[in-house]
Amino acid sequence: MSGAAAAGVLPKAVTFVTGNAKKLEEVRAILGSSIPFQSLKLDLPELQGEPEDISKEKARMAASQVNGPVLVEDTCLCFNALKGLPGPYIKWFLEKTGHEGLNNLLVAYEDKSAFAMCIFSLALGPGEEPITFVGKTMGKIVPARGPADFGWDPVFQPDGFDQTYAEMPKSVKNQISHRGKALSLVKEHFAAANYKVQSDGSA
Ligand SMILES: O=P(O)(O)OP(=O)(O)OP(=O)(O)OC[C@H]1O[C@@H](n2cnc3c(O)ncnc32)[C@H](O)[C@@H]1O
Ligand SMILES: [Mg+2]
Repeated sequence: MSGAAAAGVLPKAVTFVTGNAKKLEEVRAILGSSIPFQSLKLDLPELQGEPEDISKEKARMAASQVNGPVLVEDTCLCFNALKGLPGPYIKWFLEKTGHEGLNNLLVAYEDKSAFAMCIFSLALGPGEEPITFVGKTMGKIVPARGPADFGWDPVFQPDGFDQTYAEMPKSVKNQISHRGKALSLVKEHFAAANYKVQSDGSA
C-alpha cells in the first residue's frame, strides 16, 4: 500500500467494475448503502489460471483503467467430478454448450456435486496489491429449472434447498450465495479499514 491509500484515505469512491448487469444488480442489493460505490461497465479480458490470480489481475487492470480504487469479482462454477472445472472458464462453457451441455459434462459421473465461488478483489489504486475475498456455496448440478435470466442459475441447486438459484427469491439467493458470502467479508473489511474518501473525490 502506498500514499493516501495507506492512511485509509481514498482519492475517490471505490468503483465496482463489471460488464455483467446481473452481477451489478446483486452487488447493489447485497451492499445496500453499507459501502458507497460507483459502477463502471467494462468488459475486462477473460484470463486463465488459478481463480484467485485471475481475480487479482482483473483488479490490477481495472485499477489502471479507472486510475483509482476498484472492486472487481470473478465467478467460478466448479464440478467436483471434474476436479474443479469448468471453474473460471464457466462463461465459455455456458455460452457454447448451454444448460444442457453443463449437465451433459457430468453424464459419465455419479457425482453431480459442485460449488459456486466468487472472488472479489479490491485494489486501492494502480500499483496497489489487490486484497481478495472468497465466498463459496456448495450444491449440485441439475437439469435447468426456473427463469433463465442469469447465467447458470437454473442448473445450480444449493445444498439444503429444493429450489435452484433461479427458482428461489432473489433475497434468498443473496443470503446464501457465493456472492453474498464474499460480500460479507468485503463489508467486514470496509468496516475495519474505515476508508475515507478525499473531499474532492466524487462519491
Ligand atoms: O465483467 P465480469 O465481471 O467479468 O462479468 P462476466 O459476465 O464476464 O463474469 P465472469 O467473468 O465472472 O464469468 C462468470 C460466468 O458465470 C456467470 N455468473 C456469474 N455469477 C453468476 C451467478 O450468481 N449465477 C449465475 N451465473 C453467474 C456469468 O454470467 C458468466 O457467464
Ligand atoms: Mg468476465
